[in-house]
Amino acid sequence: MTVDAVRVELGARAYEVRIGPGLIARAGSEIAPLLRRPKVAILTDETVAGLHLDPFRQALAEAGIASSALALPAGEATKGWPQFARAVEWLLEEKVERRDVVVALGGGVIGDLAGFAAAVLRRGVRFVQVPTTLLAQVDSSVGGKTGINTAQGKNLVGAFHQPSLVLADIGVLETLPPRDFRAGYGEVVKYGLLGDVDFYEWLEEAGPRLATDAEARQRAVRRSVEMKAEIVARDETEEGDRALLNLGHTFCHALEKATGYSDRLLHGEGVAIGCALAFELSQRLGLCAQEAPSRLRAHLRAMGMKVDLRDIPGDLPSAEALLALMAQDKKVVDGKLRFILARGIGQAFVADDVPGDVVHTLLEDAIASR
Ligand SMILES: NC(=O)c1ccc[n+]([C@@H]2O[C@H](COP(=O)([O-])OP(=O)(O)OC[C@H]3O[C@@H](n4cnc5c(N)ncnc54)[C@H](O)[C@@H]3O)[C@@H](O)[C@H]2O)c1
Ligand SMILES: O=C(O)C(=O)C[C@@H](O)[C@H](O)[C@H](O)COP(=O)(O)O
Ligand SMILES: [Zn+2]
Repeated sequence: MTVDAVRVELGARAYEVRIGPGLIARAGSEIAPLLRRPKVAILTDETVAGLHLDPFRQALAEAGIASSALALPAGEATKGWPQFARAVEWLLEEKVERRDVVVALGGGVIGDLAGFAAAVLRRGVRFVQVPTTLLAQVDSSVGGKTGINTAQGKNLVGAFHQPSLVLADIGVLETLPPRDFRAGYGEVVKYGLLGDVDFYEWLEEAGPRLATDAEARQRAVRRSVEMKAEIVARDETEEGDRALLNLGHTFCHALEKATGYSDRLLHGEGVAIGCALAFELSQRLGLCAQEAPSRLRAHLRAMGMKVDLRDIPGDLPSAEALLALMAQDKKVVDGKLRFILARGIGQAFVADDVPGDVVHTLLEDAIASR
């Protein structure tokens, strides 16, 4: 299998996303052209460090690149102020200079946190994403949204800071636990749902074998990245169409906050539930036929995904409380919620004028069915 390259066309800040097997083993030669001196600082998490840090550092050493590494605790709870401060302090102690490169080796938590650290360190240093989860390969490593969660909500503090290079080694996904693989699939299916019905139909057939079939997995990563790169290139800072990538996320982020950014609900699981709710909302508003949400739910179930609020263990707040959490969403304009809705599979659009009572009833019904 060969390595695919997708370019994110952002003028002077354009970069490549390289996707394929064996990229960790050749990380040294991939990263070396970016370096002014042969030294990098790596941010990773403890689980990834145990599995992939030594081979990664070895590959850098073979190209004459020295490295130091900080491994943070694994999991979403890391993506907050305390570990962010720790990472920034460590980079300063390591004397990372303005012209150096920080490497994010890990899933979306590490990529978002390390990218934000790179954005603010000495007012901005370059960084390279080496995504090790399906979710990070198809979504979080591309597009430059970086940041952390706060007590008020998800991703509320951050910066747009594009990586200089993304190395998505599809081989590292072999060690990913099945639950994290399925969570990543939530973002993969999002791409088909938001804008490519052919991709969605291919996923209905190929989805179940992505974990075991490397060729199909590479195709899924490549198509997702192509779609994200195209959207980001035309709307880097989400003035318009980039919001399509937020399909399912208004619901998802409120549910993640309500479950305390814990193992009760992973981000990608929340995306799948959020997409199902967004299609249900679209149907209730008369925008799409019942066939669309029914077909989506059947596919998510066939993939072993969480689909309904009843799939989230433990208590959930009321519909009113969830709506209040949604008010922190970054898409809110003049205090009004905006949603990504759909006229059918592959036909999403940004809606500004969604009646609050319909959303409220939808949430009440979803909670009542638990
Ligand atoms: N910036 C963006 O555009 C964007 C897009 C989507 C999601 N996100 C963010 O990404 C985060 C979720 O990312 P995630 O799902 O990758 O979670 P994660 O980073 O927590 O990784 C999931 C788990 O997998 C482990 N892991 C990582 N790689 C592994 C491997 N190869 N083998 C074995 N275990 C491995 C991690 O240690 C962790 O326990 C959320 O915070 C979400 O908000 C950001
Ligand atoms: O890249 C984007 O734009 C996205 O919306 C991708 C999402 O999958 C991702 O979860 C993102 O972090 C959400 O962005 P936010 O602005 O709603 O925090
Ligand atoms: Zn997401």
